[in-house]
Amino acid sequence: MCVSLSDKRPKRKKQIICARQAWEVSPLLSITIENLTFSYPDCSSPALHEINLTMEAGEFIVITGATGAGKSTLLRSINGVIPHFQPGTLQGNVWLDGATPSGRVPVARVSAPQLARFIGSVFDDPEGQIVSPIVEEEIAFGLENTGVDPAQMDGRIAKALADCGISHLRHRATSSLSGGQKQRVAIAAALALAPKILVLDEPTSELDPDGTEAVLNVLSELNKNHGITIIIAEQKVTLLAPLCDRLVLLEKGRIALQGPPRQVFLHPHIFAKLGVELPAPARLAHALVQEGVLPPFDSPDAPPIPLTVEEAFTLSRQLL
Ligand SMILES: Nc1ncnc2c1ncn2[C@@H]1O[C@H](COP(=O)(O)OP(=O)(O)OP(=O)(O)O)[C@@H](O)[C@H]1O
Repeated sequence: MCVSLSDKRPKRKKQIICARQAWEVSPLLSITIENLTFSYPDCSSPALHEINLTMEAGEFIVITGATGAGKSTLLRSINGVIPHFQPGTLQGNVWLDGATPSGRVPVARVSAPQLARFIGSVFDDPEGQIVSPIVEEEIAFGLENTGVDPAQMDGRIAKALADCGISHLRHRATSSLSGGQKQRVAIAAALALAPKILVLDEPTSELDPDGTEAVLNVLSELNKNHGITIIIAEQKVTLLAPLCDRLVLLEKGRIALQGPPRQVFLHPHIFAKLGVELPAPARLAHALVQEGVLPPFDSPDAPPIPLTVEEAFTLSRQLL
């Protein structure tokens, strides 16, 4: 049973905030992860170990690391899958700062439907997350489940589809869509709930280059023009590096390195040690330093590390 925070009954050990409760969530909703350790049942070592991380409102953050590093587990701790649906041993807290008028609340104390209203989730498999035969029904599904006023639904569906650049797909059968279109429908479905934060687990892993580009463009737009915080788990960061504010590199459930991409890419040996691919433009720049063509990156006259092929090209031309 759900218990509201204002409930006057004797205090329970854990109070869960209901979807019915009227909340004014701050547009500046941020996340503070404090000493988070999580172990799946019957696992000898934790999947996440003493994670401390702050994610500011409006940031675009990429969580990366080798397979099994804990990327998905970290996202599940943010969107409430842990602890609401995934059993295990959880220590520490994921705080939502600005989630209530009185301040912060831990994810574990917010009900899953309430969380879905301000943290949207998109997964890697566009097939697996779409449940409705028609696109607009898919978008309406989440609105109905979270008790959105039916009078608002039409407008919310239209806006979410427009924001994802897929208004023309509104009446299409979901089974007839390409992978990239399905993934944008999944993003629109999350977006219709007007989330402050979008959490995406390898959202382009099943997509071809065109679908990948379309999805990344949508995410960049949502972040820049609508101020939505984007948190993506992704093993390959080449395409995301130019879009994101911060990369968080995980190693066996711990944070190995974090910072703006140009700073993180100053440490190629850490990428090599963890088996995470350094993007080609950054690899080229390090090769040029090794060959003595460029000054070392810690010298005052060193150029910034290129993030894109275009930046690498410009840097190479300057050397000719
Ligand atoms: N449901 C589960 N039950 C038990 N162990 C799990 C479960 N899910 C993940 N793990 C384990 O937790 C650790 C972290 O897994 P997680 O899926 O978070 O890593 P990841 O970085 O997302 O990996 P990938 O890139 O392969 O998706 C791994 O050792 C994994 O085997």
